[in-house]
Amino acid sequence: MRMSDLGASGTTPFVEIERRDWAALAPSAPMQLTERDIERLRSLGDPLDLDEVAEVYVPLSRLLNLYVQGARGTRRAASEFLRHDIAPTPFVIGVAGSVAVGKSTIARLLREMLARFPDTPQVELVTTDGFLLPNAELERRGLMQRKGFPESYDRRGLVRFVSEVKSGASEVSAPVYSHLVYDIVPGQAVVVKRPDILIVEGLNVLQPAVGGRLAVSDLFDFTIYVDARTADIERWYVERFLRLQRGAFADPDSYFHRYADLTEGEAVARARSIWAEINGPNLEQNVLPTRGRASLVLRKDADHSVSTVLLRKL
Ligand SMILES: Nc1ncnc2c1ncn2[C@@H]1O[C@H](COP(=O)(O)OP(=O)(O)O)[C@@H](O)[C@H]1O
Ligand SMILES: CC(C)(COP(=O)(O)O)[C@@H](O)C(=O)NCCC(=O)O
Repeated sequence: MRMSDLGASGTTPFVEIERRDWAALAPSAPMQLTERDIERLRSLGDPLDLDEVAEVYVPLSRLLNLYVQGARGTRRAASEFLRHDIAPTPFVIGVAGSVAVGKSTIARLLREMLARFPDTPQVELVTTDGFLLPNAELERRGLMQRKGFPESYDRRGLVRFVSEVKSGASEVSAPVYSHLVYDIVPGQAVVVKRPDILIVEGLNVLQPAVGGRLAVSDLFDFTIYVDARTADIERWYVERFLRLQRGAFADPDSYFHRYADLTEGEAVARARSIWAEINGPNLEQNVLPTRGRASLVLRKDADHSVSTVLLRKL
């Protein structure tokens, strides 16, 4: 297999693995997912199929399982050294990347695949949008046009949540966000009960700490950055907006219901302007700069297929 360094040899912390070489890493793994599972897991407009799962995500889930086993081995060795049993805590995986890059499909798929390994049957998934400040608070702080920017989150709450999970707490809950109503759902929570693995998915999970405090990225055991060309991501965003406009926006409860009757041209213009004002600048200023902090980067082509995997050297 050919593995080349990124850039000038020796100057990057990643090894770059082309799709063909990556796909060959798990040729004989039994494929337990069916077409129907994939339909259930993929987000609106995501073309994920069985081939993509077999060639990209089967090897990825096997690699992640090795890292989980590695962490358990380290814990056992440290326990022997200390002559004191260190209690196991969930292995925490962060999944980062732009709005509309397809993080949620990947996170849901990994959850399903990792739970099929006999040593990690309990896998939970939490998305960081639950830690967005409620709209009323965003309005008070003048941040309604900054949704998804680091300052639009209850960052302390998110760090507290992951810290508690990583401390081995038996039950930790997180708030829930609704894309439909575009706000936090009062009174609703997801409860995480000491799983084998916790996946935390969100735009900003790789952000470094501010002012010497702890960041959620300090608590991850492994992180994945989902990467693609900005022009492709913007197109995916606009295409998804059009699909939503024909579907979810028709619901009177949808925050975007007022866009339900736009012509296609008007809807494209609206989506482009939301991209230009919010999601594009956030990608450029906050999300993309964190890519180099990931343990692994999945680089997607214009059709969402992964073309290259970058894995941090050990
Ligand atoms: N306005 C909306 N109404 C309903 N669902 C939405 C809306 N915007 C995004 N979604 C859904 O929310 C999920 C997360 O989207 P997003 O944060 O853009 O991340 P990604 O595309 O990387 O998964 C996706 O499944 C998407 O289809
Ligand atoms: C909810 C989001 C901030 C994503 O949050 P995440 O789960 O990545 O923390 C984003 O999908 C969003 O709604 N952005 C605001 C601009 C827009 O409507 O596209």
